[in-house]
Amino acid sequence: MSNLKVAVQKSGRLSEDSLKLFKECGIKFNNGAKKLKAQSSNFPIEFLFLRDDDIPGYVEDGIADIGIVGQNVQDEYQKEVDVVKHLGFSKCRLSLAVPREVDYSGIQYFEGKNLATSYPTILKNYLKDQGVNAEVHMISGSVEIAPGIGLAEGICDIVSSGSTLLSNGLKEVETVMKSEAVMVAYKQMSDDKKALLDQLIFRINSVLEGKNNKYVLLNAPNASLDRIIDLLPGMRSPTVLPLAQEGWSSIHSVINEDDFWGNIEKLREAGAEGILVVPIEKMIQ
Ligand SMILES: Nc1ncnc2c1ncn2[C@@H]1O[C@H](COP(=O)(O)OP(=O)(O)OP(=O)(O)O)[C@@H](O)[C@H]1O
Ligand SMILES: O=P(O)(O)OC[C@H]1O[C@H](OP(=O)(O)OP(=O)(O)O)[C@H](O)[C@@H]1O
Ligand SMILES: [Mg+2]
Repeated sequence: MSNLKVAVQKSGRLSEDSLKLFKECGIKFNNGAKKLKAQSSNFPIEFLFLRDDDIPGYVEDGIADIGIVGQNVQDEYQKEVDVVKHLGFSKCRLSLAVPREVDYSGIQYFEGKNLATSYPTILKNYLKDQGVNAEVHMISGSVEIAPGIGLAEGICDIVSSGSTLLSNGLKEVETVMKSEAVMVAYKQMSDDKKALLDQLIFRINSVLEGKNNKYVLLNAPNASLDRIIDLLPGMRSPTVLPLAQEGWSSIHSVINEDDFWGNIEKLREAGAEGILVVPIEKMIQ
């Protein structure tokens, strides 16, 4: 029987959320300390715990059937794999930064300058598109130290909160790309494995859809029902149940979280009260 081999980062920024996603999909496994392989007990999946930089290559060669990496790592190594799902976690950007005191006037500032990065391919392509000639030096970590030790005049590295740049006396000046975790897949997967991947993606979609939506319960006078139903159309239509108090109903529906905040004032104006918003664990349309 087929067993889907999944490459996930051993330890780092992607590890926890990658494993959490499989657990939320109902896939059980025991990743004891220092174990570099783990078999699920209830789904034909085997986990391989690897350095994230190696994952696209393993998936290109079919050593792993699928893997989870940052879009930035996939774009840097440009391996022949299919990006099958954007996963919505490990959101960050790859940015150019310079010492805080630099009077930055625009991308031409970098003409003829030295830049340090762990993402030389992405950076060189970006500079070429911008028509800038600069010297790109590859360093594999602690990139933010480079300007302070005279190694480079600017850097291109991952930024999320910006606190690492701030602590190292740097400021972000250009966004080169936005990134999030993606699932990549081997291009020549067997039909059996493709069927397993489809099952897995179905589960992932139901988990991600659940996270993006909320279950809303509220009370409203019957005279407001039509307006409130318009504001909360739900999956097919909302559930409307009579309250014990004459002339009032309870309305249950599902709404995208952003739409909920956008509509909250309108719901209250329409007479809604006692509004409860409840998380959804899985959602299948
Ligand atoms: N501060 C951050 N916030 C959000 N996502 C991040 C952050 N830093 C990195 N990432 C994302 O997580 C991925 C892994 O980052 P991490 O720092 O764990 O990599 P690493 O040090 O290269 O790990 P490894 O030891 O596996 O090679 C990055 O490629 C990026 O997509
Ligand atoms: O904008 P911030 O929120 O400060 O995040 C950015 C930092 O996060 C990552 O490093 P990480 O902390 O994962 O350590 P690493 O250098 O060991 O990969 C990245 O390489 C940046 O240095
Ligand atoms: Mg790495």
